[in-house]
Amino acid sequence: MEKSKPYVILSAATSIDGKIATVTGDSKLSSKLDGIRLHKLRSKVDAILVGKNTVLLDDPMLTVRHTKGKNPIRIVLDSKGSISKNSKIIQTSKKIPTIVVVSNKITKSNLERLKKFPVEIIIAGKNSVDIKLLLKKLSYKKIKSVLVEGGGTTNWEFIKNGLFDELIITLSPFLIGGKDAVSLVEGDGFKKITNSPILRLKSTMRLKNHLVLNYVKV
Ligand SMILES: NC(=O)c1ccc[n+]([C@@H]2O[C@H](COP(=O)([O-])OP(=O)(O)OC[C@H]3O[C@@H](n4cnc5c(N)ncnc54)[C@H](O)[C@@H]3O)[C@@H](O)[C@H]2O)c1
Ligand SMILES: Nc1nc(=O)c(N)c(NC[C@H](O)[C@H](O)[C@H](O)COP(=O)(O)O)[nH]1
Repeated sequence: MEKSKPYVILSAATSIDGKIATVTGDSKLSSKLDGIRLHKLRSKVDAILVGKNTVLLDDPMLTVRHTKGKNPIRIVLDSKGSISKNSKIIQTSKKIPTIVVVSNKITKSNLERLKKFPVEIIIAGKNSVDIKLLLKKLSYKKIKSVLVEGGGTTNWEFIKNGLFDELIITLSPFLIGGKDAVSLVEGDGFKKITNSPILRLKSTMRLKNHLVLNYVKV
């Protein structure tokens, strides 16, 4: 029987104070060594997923470059279908399979615009993307593992309903501060610590001054 959801790994690099970017959106926290580790992980998963703001601010490629291996399918959460034609993801989507996930809120004109790009469009959810439904749809497509690479809003959407299996955090030797700087987990947050998913520390790895923490959800 097909599983109802792929194995989901949340991945991020944080400062010691739990930020994933500065208030201006500067997010380069990983070291070269950590980048190689991340790309090895990317090469082992079926898909890699980010939210629209991360595409807007980082303009990522989401490919495997610092090691040998296959590129995962790229998935962008983009309720209104507003991803820029000039983003690296769209510019390379002819060669690297890419899925843009929109909600029913998308306008007809935005949907028509998206259809012109060489991407697959998945519609899931009323206003914003319904993550549970999306994971079900990805399972039907035989996607068995998804690496979620943020940002904070996307992380919250997976965490609030317990829709993840593993969390890999690179604790980077920086202190960023700023109440408006993006944290590892954004959204409304839990009201009580007892509402938080319970995590078991599976392993730690020191990469010079960076510390990679690998947790599994109990
Ligand atoms: N250090 C790191 O590991 C790391 C990783 C990723 C991103 N970042 C940083 O995080 C910042 C962006 O984070 P963010 O929280 O603003 O945005 P995000 O990247 O999580 O994107 C959120 C947006 O995605 C779209 N979306 C649609 N459906 C959604 C759903 N169900 N759940 C969540 N999003 C949905 C919405 O437009 C939403 O506003 C950037 O500055 C980026 O550099 C850092
Ligand atoms: N592990 C990790 N360390 C970081 O320092 C950082 N900024 C990210 N951020 C994840 C986010 O998805 C980024 O946009 C991509 O890491 C950029 O991906 P590319 O190199 O362009 O493929 N992730």
